[in-house]
Amino acid sequence: MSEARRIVVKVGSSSLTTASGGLDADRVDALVDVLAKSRSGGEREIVLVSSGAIAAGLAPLGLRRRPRDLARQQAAASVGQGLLVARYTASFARYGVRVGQVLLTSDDMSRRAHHRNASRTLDKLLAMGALPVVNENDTVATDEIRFGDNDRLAALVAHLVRADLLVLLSDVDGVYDGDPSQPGTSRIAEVRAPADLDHVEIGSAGKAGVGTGGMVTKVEAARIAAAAGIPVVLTSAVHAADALTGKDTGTYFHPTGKRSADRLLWLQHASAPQGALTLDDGAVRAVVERRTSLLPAGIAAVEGDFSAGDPVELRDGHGHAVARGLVNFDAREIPRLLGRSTRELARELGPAYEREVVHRDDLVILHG
Ligand SMILES: Nc1ncnc2c1ncn2[C@@H]1O[C@H](COP(=O)(O)OP(=O)(O)O)[C@@H](O)[C@H]1O
Ligand SMILES: N[C@@H](CCC(=O)OP(=O)(O)O)C(=O)O
Repeated sequence: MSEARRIVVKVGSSSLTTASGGLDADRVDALVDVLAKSRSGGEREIVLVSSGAIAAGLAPLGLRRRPRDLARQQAAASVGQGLLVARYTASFARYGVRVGQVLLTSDDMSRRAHHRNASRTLDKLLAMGALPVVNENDTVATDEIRFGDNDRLAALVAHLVRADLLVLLSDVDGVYDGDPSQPGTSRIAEVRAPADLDHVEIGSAGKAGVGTGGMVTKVEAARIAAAAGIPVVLTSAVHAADALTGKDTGTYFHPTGKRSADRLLWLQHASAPQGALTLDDGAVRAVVERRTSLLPAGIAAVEGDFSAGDPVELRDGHGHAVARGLVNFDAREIPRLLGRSTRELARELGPAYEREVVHRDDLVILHG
């Protein structure tokens, strides 16, 4: 993959921190050395998705370890993000490279306007020769919709910027066929299909204790990117140069799907539905086979306490999920719409009700 022109590199907290959990300037510099040299010829663009904000904010806030509650995690991220970006700014400046901070939430990955703005900003930063440093906007991400781990965020950023390669850097040099700290386990060199890992024990966060995602979210991120046609190399940060020059390192995930511009990849692979709508048989056929929008007349039941704009699951009469979509109404509004035509609703409740419950452009059909 040394010919990859646009690469997204994700680095986890465990590769940027000291044993006591704070930001390790030397490790940050070592990574920057590799990235700066990799793009020095000018024919390669790199987007860096970097964790480490929470880790960098621990010591300044007198926290001895990663807090469990969201509010203190967000406080640590708020303090740490500034330190993290300042470190990257100073480190890349050694090579005359400008960095741009880009903070994203899962909303930015699925709402049309947010998706378009994020894509445009990242493309413009790259066109102007800057190196975008992306992280989740922990301060505004709420528990339910938060990615929580930058692995899946990195996969969706790779899709957003139409990357040729996603490199996931951690403190382990690939996916092992068991816990890598145990003797007798070995590195899996390549994955051609998700089933290749069915027999593998994929654990959560490692010994560093500062990470969030663990191997589980890395493999999930690799699957998301591969399904979008983007190859993935998962290796340790010390092998970053090998990954960027196409040398054999880590675990290589072959693309499993075609490259797609589908904004809603997120909805299919990384959304947490906030409720469910049960469709009658006619609506299932219309939405799944004819790809129409979901109208109130086709809804038989509603579940959950969601708000307009949230992701919801669309189910058939047997409770099987057939699609996911961004709903246009709050849950509490829907019962009085059930089974009624939009024209009748508009007449009775006003023009605001003459619209789809889920628009076809905000729908992904779930296969299998
Ligand atoms: N099958 C596996 N192969 C490799 N690593 C694994 C596996 N199962 C669990 N892990 C653990 O996942 C850890 C990496 O995840 P994490 O701690 O979140 O790091 P990061 O901060 O880079 O995201 C490794 O240190 C390892 O201990
Ligand atoms: N936004 C958080 C992300 C935490 C995170 O994903 O950690 P990791 O599992 O080490 O990639 C931060 O910067 O700390």
